[in-house]
Amino acid sequence: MATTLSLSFSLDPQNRFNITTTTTKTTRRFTFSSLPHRKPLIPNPHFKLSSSSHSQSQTLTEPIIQTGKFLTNDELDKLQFLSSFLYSQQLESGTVWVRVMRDNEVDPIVCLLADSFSESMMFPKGYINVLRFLVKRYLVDRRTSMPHMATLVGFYRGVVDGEDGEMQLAGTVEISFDKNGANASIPSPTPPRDSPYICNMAVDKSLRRRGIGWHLLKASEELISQMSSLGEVYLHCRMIDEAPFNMYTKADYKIVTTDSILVLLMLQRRKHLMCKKLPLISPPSETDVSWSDE
Ligand SMILES: CC(=O)SCCNC(=O)CCNC(=O)[C@H](O)C(C)(C)COP(=O)(O)OP(=O)(O)OC[C@H]1O[C@@H](n2cnc3c(N)ncnc32)[C@H](O)[C@@H]1OP(=O)(O)O
Repeated sequence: MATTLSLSFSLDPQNRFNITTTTTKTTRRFTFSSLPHRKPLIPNPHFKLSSSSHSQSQTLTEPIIQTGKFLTNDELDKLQFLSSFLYSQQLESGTVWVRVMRDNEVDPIVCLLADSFSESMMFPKGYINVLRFLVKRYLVDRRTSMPHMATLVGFYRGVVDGEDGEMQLAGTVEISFDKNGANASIPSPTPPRDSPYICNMAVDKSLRRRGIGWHLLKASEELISQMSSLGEVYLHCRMIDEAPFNMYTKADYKIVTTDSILVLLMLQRRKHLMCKKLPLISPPSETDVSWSDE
């Protein structure tokens, strides 16, 4: 018997483009995202900051991040959740906000990361533009793996003489939530490929030692607890890097294993693989979300 195929197209209220294929034997629905682009550079300063951390929905219907790839319904829901994630914390010297990087923030994050890499690798200053070029290619490429990974951005607003200062882009960190978001070339000692992993954390040099790195880490852990059911997170820390090592130890990360001394022969620094057990939190439903945007 001949098989007939019919196609129907629709746009749902969440701006998803649905194609339904019906044959005499099966009906299949494919959903593709056609996401509008919105781009506020910084968190809305009118957000309620009453709780220490929370996820907020900016618009409950549209993800504001584009991956340039076709996504399943589950991936679209996760992307929507990532779009609305916002962590905030009052510090002694100001306020820190953490959320997922938007397209228009790639360039400032590239500069921040390239400066941090050149500092830790002791790169000659003359190569900074090459480093920025490579970091930009990396960041743009990694974004296509969302929602299996996310690059977070930290913003900081200090208080000077009782007055609020300027909101500044202060730091960044990358998280992969599962093996689909895992980096192709993870350094040794290798963590389990399916486990959440934190890397590329950096805070602007002029803003260090105010608690921003700590809250980038707390925001990452909070997001991982909501995006992954494995209840653990891994990261690498070079043995010579005292500041991050102290931070991860203070945050209860434990050394799982350490690079063999032989990596020195490959002109690499020895690294610890560290792990922390995390509590599991289910993502809040839209009705749990409260926010104020005047
Ligand atoms: C998984 C990875 O990404 S590893 C790579 C980490 N990144 C880097 O090393 C890049 C260069 N360094 C940085 O950008 C910053 O120093 C970071 C991200 C490590 C820390 O950011 P900061 O905002 O300065 O850290 P923050 O002020 O929140 O300090 C948190 C804790 O870290 C530790 N710490 C931070 N800086 C230092 C330091 N200079 N010396 C010793 N301990 C330090 C302390 O335990 C501190 O807690 P405390 O203030 O109660 O003593």
